[in-house]
Amino acid sequence: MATPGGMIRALHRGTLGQSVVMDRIFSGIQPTGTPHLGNYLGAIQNWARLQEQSSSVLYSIMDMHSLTMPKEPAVLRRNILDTTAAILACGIDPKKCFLFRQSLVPEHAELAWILGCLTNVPRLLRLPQWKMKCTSQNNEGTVGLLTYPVLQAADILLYNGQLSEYGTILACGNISFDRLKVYRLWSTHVPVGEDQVVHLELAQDIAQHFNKKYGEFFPVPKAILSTTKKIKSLRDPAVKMSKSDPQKLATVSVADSPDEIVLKFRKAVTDFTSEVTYDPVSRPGVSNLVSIHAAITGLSIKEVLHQSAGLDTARYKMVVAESVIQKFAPIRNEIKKLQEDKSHLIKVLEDGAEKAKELAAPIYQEIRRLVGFQ
Ligand SMILES: Nc1ncnc2c1ncn2[C@@H]1O[C@H](COP(=O)(O)OC(=O)[C@@H](N)Cc2c[nH]c3ccccc23)[C@@H](O)[C@H]1O
Repeated sequence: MATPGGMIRALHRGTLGQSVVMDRIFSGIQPTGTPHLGNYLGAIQNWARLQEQSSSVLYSIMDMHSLTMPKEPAVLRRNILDTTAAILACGIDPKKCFLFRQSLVPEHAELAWILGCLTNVPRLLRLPQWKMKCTSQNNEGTVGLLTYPVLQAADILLYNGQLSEYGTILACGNISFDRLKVYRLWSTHVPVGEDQVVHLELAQDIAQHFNKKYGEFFPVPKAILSTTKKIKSLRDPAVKMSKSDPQKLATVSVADSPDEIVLKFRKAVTDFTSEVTYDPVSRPGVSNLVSIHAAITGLSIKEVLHQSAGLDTARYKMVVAESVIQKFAPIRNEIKKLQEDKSHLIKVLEDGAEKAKELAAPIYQEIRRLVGFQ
């Protein structure tokens, strides 16, 4: 059922009474410059699909998160625009979603403070992200690095909540008709890769903790995972593909040239068996290539294996490289074009932020009231 505010999924009886449940999609990416193949297959490809299916969709360039790792201001500024150009070039359409820069909506930081006061430090100290990145900063991780997942919970929960009246319905009792208040409930679904699932679990726990303390308000947000939820490094299939990998051949960027893509796949670590099979546990390297091939071409693993029967891994690497080159060629050209029009990129992010603020404002007002600020 379509409404001006979104798509009604169901009528739901909660503690407040009858609610109209509307699904919303929210996700984000750190502005590290140009996204890589893991970002693309684990998240962005899903974002593009979801913007076609859902009527309330928000994607954010997470610039505040980016500050948790030291960065020059000029680099951050450039990365925000490069990431935006890449996201648009990958098919994210500001007419179908709100694409915005996180720091332009200050309610993210304000809500993070409130949620931080509900989160205990040992829970944050146990998160893998803290352990890993703190080690890389000589065990001198900052408060921002530690509380980053709380900010992520705020990002998600700011667009997720039970609002006051949506309207009334006529309900039929045993002997009479009654007018019942109906509430509007935004339920957020978050398309992410596997590495973000622990952060989503924290957001779920914080939502439940808030509801216990202040009354039922946040529906529990849910993750949406793609089939390629974890693309591995091309140099070490035991770890995920990551922008910060010091091995330059480990990560394929959506803006890489055909030559760079061929080189990276040619050097991809596999094993001593030349046949192409799919067995992620005992043959992680070649299985990673098969996953990439299937996700890029839209074929199933079975179809991909059928097509590559008889090829040895060296030749198969070039087949996969070619499929990635084909997919990324138009994206690469579009990135270059978009990067030339900085004012357009800035405007997209500002317009998106205005619209995101409108959605966040009533939810944040209600949160302020619930915690006693009003
Ligand atoms: N190798 C990989 N294989 C599969 N998927 C991968 C791979 N590497 C990255 N991803 C996914 O890409 C998205 C953006 O990654 P970030 O590291 O910027 O993603 C991050 O650093 C987040 N903390 C940004 C964020 C901040 N607030 C949010 C609220 C909702 C969702 C996301 C966010 C993510 O979906 C990530 O899972």
